Amino acid sequence: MSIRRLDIAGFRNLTSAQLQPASGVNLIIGENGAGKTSILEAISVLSTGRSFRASRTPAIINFEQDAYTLFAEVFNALAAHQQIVPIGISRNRQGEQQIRIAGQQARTASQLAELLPVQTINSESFQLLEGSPKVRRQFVDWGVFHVEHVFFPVWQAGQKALKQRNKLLKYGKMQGSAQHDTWDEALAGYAEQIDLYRARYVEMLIPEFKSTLSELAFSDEVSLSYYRGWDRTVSCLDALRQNREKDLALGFTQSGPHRADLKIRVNKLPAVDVLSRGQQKLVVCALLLAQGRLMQKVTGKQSIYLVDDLPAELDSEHRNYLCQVLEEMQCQVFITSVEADALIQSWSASTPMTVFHVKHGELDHTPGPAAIR
Ligand SMILES: Nc1ncnc2c1ncn2[C@@H]1O[C@H](COP(=O)(O)OP(=O)(O)OP(=O)(O)O)[C@@H](O)[C@H]1O
Repeated sequence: MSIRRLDIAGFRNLTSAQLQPASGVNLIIGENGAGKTSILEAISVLSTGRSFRASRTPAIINFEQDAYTLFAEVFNALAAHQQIVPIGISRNRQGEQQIRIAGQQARTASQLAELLPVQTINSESFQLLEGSPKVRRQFVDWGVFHVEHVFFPVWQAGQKALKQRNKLLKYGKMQGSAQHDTWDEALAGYAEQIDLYRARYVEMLIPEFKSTLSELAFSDEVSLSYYRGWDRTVSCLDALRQNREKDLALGFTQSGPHRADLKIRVNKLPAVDVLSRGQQKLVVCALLLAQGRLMQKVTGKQSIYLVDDLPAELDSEHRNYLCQVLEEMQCQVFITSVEADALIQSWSASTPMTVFHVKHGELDHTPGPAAIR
């Protein structure tokens, strides 16, 4: 998958910007506050329907405008027909949203995600190590979503069952053990399936992660282990039954796939407590790159990588290793930086590259965007 054309309107300080990105590396260069991250953010919104840095739409819509509109032509090398798929998303200040894929109205952002898998490496990515289990569950689920097509409907049904069970618990509406049994069985049925997909995925991810980490010249042993969200010696149904009184007292479900986690450890300790900031960045990069590699192996689909401020926390040697891994994956990459020179040297001459200069929300078209190689 790669973006052949990107139009951004009314998004942050980008009132109107058009890009024709290279299939390989796209460097987005500009001073602080120029609009570099906003370009990455726009691509991320096109992929997920959500921003990676704002929870509220008004923050994203240009202050002077009523709506933002994002449009892209996505090249899908795997499609037998219609290899270029136009996609678009717009949202106004009233919160009304429109998503279009290949000329048709789409109902959910998950349809965008399937077509445009995007991984973001930025300061938020550290949350994979220092954030709550929810962040790591989302990370695992992103991977499972892209390699197991049947996962998403099961996950959605599991979420719905959990929500309803919690609602009954919270408002004291669980009427007797027969109703409790019904909800336990419903949730446990989905839970076992979700667990199976996640466990199988993490098993495939571990070797990919280890080899990526060593390619990034990271020598310490980092272990990944999957915790499914309830005691591994019992079924989910038994765990729900065992916790029934506690759940009733607390008003929410304590065990289940919504408590799953991916434990990331060094010397049996949480990696975040042991590693330096630069080492943490390498581990986070290895996780995100490993996911892209695994998806490529299993489905043939390539992820697009958004890297905000690549030089941050990485010395030049490790930066070069990261670029080498991305180069070998032959995927499309968008990288922001305040200056271009050091970054250009990190890629081999054969990699297709375009440099975009951004200034006050405007893309410099003199001479760029130009393929400099
Ligand atoms: N809704 C909005 N409308 C207009 N401008 C906005 C809006 N939201 C943010 N901005 C401005 O857009 C600019 C672009 O921010 P962005 O984060 O993309 O810059 P950047 O080039 O990545 O900077 P840095 O190098 O400092 O990270 C900032 O000056 C910010 O104040």
